[in-house]
Amino acid sequence: MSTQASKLEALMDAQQRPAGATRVVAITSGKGGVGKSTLSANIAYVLARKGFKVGIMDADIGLANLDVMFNVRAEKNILHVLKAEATFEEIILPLEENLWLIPGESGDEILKFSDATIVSRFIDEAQMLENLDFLIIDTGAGIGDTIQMFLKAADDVVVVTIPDPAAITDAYAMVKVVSRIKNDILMIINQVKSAKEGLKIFDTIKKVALGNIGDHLELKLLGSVRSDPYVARSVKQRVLVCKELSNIAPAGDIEAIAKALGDKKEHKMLEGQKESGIGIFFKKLLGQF
Ligand SMILES: Nc1ncnc2c1ncn2[C@@H]1O[C@H](COP(=O)(O)OP(=O)(O)OP(=O)(O)O)[C@@H](O)[C@H]1O
Repeated sequence: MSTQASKLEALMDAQQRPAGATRVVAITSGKGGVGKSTLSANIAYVLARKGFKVGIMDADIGLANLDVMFNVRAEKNILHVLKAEATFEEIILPLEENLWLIPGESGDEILKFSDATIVSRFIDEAQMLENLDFLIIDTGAGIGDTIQMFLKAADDVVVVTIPDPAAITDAYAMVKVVSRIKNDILMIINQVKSAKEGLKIFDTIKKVALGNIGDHLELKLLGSVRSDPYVARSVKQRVLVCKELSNIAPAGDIEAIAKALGDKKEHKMLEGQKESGIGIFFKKLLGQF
């Protein structure tokens, strides 16, 4: 059996879980270039290393695509599955133990497919993904309609920003838009000098948000990630910071963020709360729910 096939079996043969066990986490930002893809890839890697089954999907076809970041070549993507030109089994790329890349497309292209028959066949196809514990989605930046569809369909929305004033303004605008569709929003402040700086920036955003948006909003800091030139170098060299440079400060910060996400999922399970799961996620995304 080929390695690709055996690694996919590891996903499909996972104890048949009830539908709805997958937590879908959308990682987004108001402004581009703040580290969304870097954080998505590393958080997914750490969760997988902790033993969760993790899928990572790119809905942001920018410069640093996830396939480039993971140094794999995606021949076909989710659009081919929507067009019935490929199956999920054919497009999914095993990356590491417990970690699979689901090559995406620009969100606009994906959302063109809302026909009920197509969606229903696609959801059947997506069945094998129900065995994932997490689906991490790297969305595009900005408050466009397509990105909002992804955020609405996800269980968790994480807004990433950096200390730059323009990025903070855009992150706030993003939080305001997301607050119309979600009461809970998580934030990561990336490229900070210290955790203290991250907390200060978050407090400023939170104060303005609570004053202008209202108390229904639960805005929480998922964590801050310190800046380190090795992170940018690692992206160029196509290595994951949390795998190859685990002793640098940002790697530790990302570990803490992944742990918080893992703990959150386990708490929800203990409380008996179901995630929405892959089927419902795609139905919501494609306008069928
Ligand atoms: N903590 C950090 N310290 C230093 N550099 C970082 C850090 N996080 C990200 N970077 C660098 O910032 C740049 C932008 O990161 P990335 O491509 O992940 O951003 P993005 O938000 O996904 O961008 P886009 O909107 O273009 O998709 C990259 O060169 C990356 O290596």
